[in-house]
Amino acid sequence: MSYPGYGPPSAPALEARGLSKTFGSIQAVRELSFSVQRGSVTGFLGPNGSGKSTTLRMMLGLVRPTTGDAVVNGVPYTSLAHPSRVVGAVLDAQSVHPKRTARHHLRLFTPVLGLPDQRADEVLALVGLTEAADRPAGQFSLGMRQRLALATALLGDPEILVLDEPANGLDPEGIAWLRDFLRSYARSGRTVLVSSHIIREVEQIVDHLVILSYGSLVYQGSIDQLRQMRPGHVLVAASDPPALAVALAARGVTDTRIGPDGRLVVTGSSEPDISSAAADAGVTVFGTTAEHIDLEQVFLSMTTSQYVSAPVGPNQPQGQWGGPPQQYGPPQQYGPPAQQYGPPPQQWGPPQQWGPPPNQQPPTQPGQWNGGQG
Ligand SMILES: Nc1ncnc2c1ncn2[C@@H]1O[C@H](COP(=O)(O)OP(=O)(O)OP(=O)(O)O)[C@@H](O)[C@H]1O
Repeated sequence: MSYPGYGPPSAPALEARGLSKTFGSIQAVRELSFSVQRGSVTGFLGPNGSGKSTTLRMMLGLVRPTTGDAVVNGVPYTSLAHPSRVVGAVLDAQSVHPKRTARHHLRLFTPVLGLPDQRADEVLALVGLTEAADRPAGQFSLGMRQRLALATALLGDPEILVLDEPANGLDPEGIAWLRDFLRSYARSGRTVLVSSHIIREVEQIVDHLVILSYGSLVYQGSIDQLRQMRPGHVLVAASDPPALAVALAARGVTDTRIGPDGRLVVTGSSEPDISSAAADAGVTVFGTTAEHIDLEQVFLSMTTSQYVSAPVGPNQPQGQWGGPPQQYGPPQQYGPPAQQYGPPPQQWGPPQQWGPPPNQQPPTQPGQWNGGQG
């Protein structure tokens, strides 16, 4: 596939290079470097307030970085000859006039993008909203508004999709639809960056992850690498668990312990290998249960939530029970930024501006775990 005018084809689809953003005393994003490989569906994850939206806005030229820069296909966004054909973005699925029909809403954009009006109907069909084309968006459910926002991003048939919390408000059927849609989009060689604060929401959708905590990168790499970093266990009901542990150790599997129910908990081995070791040692295996790693737990252990509520209880002065009293509760930067109020006219569809890229920093290596700093 060639990308005439879009920079070298070997370049990542999207790249953040030492991005930082400070709002007054709030450091929303800190020295953030990561890349999104072409053809991937990459999850951009972090708790509320960890800096995801700010980063996406910086990548799309809607917020000027304090330091660092971001590139699309190796070049600044402003250098793209046809930006709407390169990047389609949904940064706020709610920014639709409630009285406008879905078709009318989309037809506001088609002339701006130099597209025929019928493109509006094509993208409505792509997201399954044909039946709702003439209904006012104000009557739409949250999930339907998400689909309409996605339709808007698809207008220019872009090679890169950037979606901020697209699964928000979707029911399980909607999430399954989104998963199939985005995965087939990526199979055609295109690229998807999708943010979420809930790893379970995107676990089945993404193949790569970039995880933020307090504006800093804590992980980037494949979802499989992340699973392997915290392998699951196999619980083994055996006639002689200690003997089985010795047999496994002889095969190099040393991470074993007897669980509270007497079963042997084995980490780093497969059920067939355990059965084979047991057979060689003359130990009878009554049953095995594989316990797969819960990515939600891994995600929570890597990240620190910025918005935590104080414990609630009748007539309890703060600090006498529950969590730690002083530092508990929202940090100083809590509260919606002023910029989020009022109409967000240009937050989705093709970005309109791009800040200058002053600094460059090498990207963090794939699969890197930054130890939860930040
Ligand atoms: N325009 C702004 N002015 C001041 N502070 C801002 C502004 N935009 C974002 N912030 C602050 O920057 C921090 C990161 O916010 P951001 O919206 O990027 O996080 P997020 O990870 O997208 O959160 P969420 O999942 O809740 O959408 C927050 O503390 C937020 O209050």
